[in-house]
Amino acid sequence: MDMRLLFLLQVFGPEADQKSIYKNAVAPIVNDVLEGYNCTVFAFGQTGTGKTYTMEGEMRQKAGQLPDTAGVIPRAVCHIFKVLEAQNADYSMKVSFLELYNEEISDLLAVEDRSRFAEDRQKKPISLMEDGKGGVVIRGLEEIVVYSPSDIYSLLECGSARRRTADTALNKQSSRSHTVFSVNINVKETTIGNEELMKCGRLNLVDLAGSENIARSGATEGRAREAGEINKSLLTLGRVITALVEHSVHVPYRFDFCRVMSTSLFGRLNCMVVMHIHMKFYQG
Ligand SMILES: Nc1ncnc2c1ncn2[C@@H]1O[C@H](COP(=O)(O)OP(=O)(O)OP(=O)(O)O)[C@@H](O)[C@H]1O
Repeated sequence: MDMRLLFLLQVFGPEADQKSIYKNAVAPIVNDVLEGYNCTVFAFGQTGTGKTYTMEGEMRQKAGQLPDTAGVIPRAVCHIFKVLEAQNADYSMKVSFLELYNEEISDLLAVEDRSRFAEDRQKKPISLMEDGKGGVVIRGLEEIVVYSPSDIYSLLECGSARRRTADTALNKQSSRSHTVFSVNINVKETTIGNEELMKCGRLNLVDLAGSENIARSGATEGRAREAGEINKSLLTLGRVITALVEHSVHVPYRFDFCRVMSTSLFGRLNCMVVMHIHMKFYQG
């Protein structure tokens, strides 16, 4: 794996708004994606600290402008289209959106079952297959071609609405699954010698479920088991990242969760940003 290891610690205080977090922590890696690199941004932290708010925030444009509360994903999408349009680039773009819940993967953008009532519809399950080269591929994940930021915002809103959430003691709308929203960008370029070159970049935006102190959250039975699974998967992900960074011989890909991460996030990864959201600073 060719991963650039650049350790850069940035700390944002309670006054930091969505714009400054995007500009300082994420915009530079979006520029790398536009140059053909594969980059991943994780939002990691305790339940209720603002991961989904930081990643998604508000998405709807008002008078062609993103609202101040727009998070990393809408800002990245807007940034990507702005740069490509300004360069008059010959490009194509595809997005996918997957959810990992209790070791089960589903596609948040594909609905196979066309039942009349939304609550009866099933998410399309997808599976992991060995690729014969020691890696795994995600089989059945839809990649949807998009032509404008609003195409992406609509898909994102639809997909987010289908994510598993629950009302817990620590967050009224707590995400109970991990999600990976990916944007694949192909840009065709012609070199001075008239050779055609394709720059293929990929941006993975990961909103992890929150770690949870079960005693504090008051979760019982199914909800407590679910919180236990979330904590276990986050612990394993931390170990996997440490093993990859330290080039360990053994990488503990124990769960499907980490195998998905390894294929879609770490495979050919060039840059990774982990946003660790520590504390609930905002009012309310
Ligand atoms: N910086 C902020 N300013 C204002 N409100 C915020 C901010 N961050 C989070 N919130 C609000 O706090 C609540 C919890 O945030 P959010 O759902 O993003 O947390 P989370 O870390 O994703 O939690 P979980 O892990 O349980 O899903 C939401 O109502 C969200 O709108």
